[in-house]
Amino acid sequence: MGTVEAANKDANGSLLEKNPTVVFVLGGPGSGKGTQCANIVENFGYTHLSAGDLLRAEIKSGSENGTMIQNMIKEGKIVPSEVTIKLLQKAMQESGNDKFLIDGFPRNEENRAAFEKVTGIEPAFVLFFECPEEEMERRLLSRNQGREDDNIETIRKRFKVFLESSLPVINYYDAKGKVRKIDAARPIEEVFETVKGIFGPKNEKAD
Ligand SMILES: Nc1ncnc2c1ncn2[C@@H]1O[C@H](COP(=O)(O)OP(=O)(O)O)[C@@H](O)[C@H]1O
Ligand SMILES: Nc1ccn([C@@H]2O[C@H](COP(=O)(O)OP(=O)(O)O)[C@@H](O)[C@H]2O)c(=O)n1
Repeated sequence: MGTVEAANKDANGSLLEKNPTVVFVLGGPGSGKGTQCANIVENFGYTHLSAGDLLRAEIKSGSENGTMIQNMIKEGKIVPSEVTIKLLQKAMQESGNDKFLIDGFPRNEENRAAFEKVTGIEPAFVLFFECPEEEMERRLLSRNQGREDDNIETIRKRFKVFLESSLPVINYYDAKGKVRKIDAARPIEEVFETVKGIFGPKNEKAD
């Protein structure tokens, strides 16, 4: 085994031995990633890991990175991969599952390349929720979760970061034939019907 591979194996321990299935869930802010992930978890037995939720929990935990993360989120900027990947790896280990929806990650090329290098994991496929900005803006302004970044000024910055940094990641996976694009501007139930078609009846949890 080469050195990089050996280091990855050490870092991931039993995780890599499980050869986990990872689906990246991407789309602009407010496109409905979290909403649809909750539905997928119920029906298909995945563990949902939201990079944004993990970062917000890290702020709340009083970690030494908390202030830096909080400032980046307020500005709609992308937190350094090192921080986010550590949180994702820990959550994957702790879940005990081997099927993951990784929501809101990778958000830029740095996120993507670092995750692949550190974990050695390639996504099975990438769900891309496509939604016009006007609709995403409406949804974010009425999300009512008390998020510091759901104000019009930060929302505009997040849209810019999405176009400039996150879309190239989606294009990267599209070139590999891994993107499953979904029209996310429709009602929640209709979007989920399309999502179900992608995960397929063979993957559905037996009751
Ligand atoms: N298809 C939809 N139609 C209308 N509102 C939606 C739809 N999907 C999600 N929402 C609402 O829009 C807001 C943003 O959705 P969320 O799942 O939090 O998006 P994301 O995780 O992509 O930021 C939430 O208030 C959610 O209830
Ligand atoms: N991979 C990630 C994901 C989120 N984030 C930060 O967390 C914020 C909120 O992300 P999120 O996925 O919870 O929410 P949405 O912007 O998709 O609605 C982003 O605007 C970034 O500041 C990050 O830095 N790196």
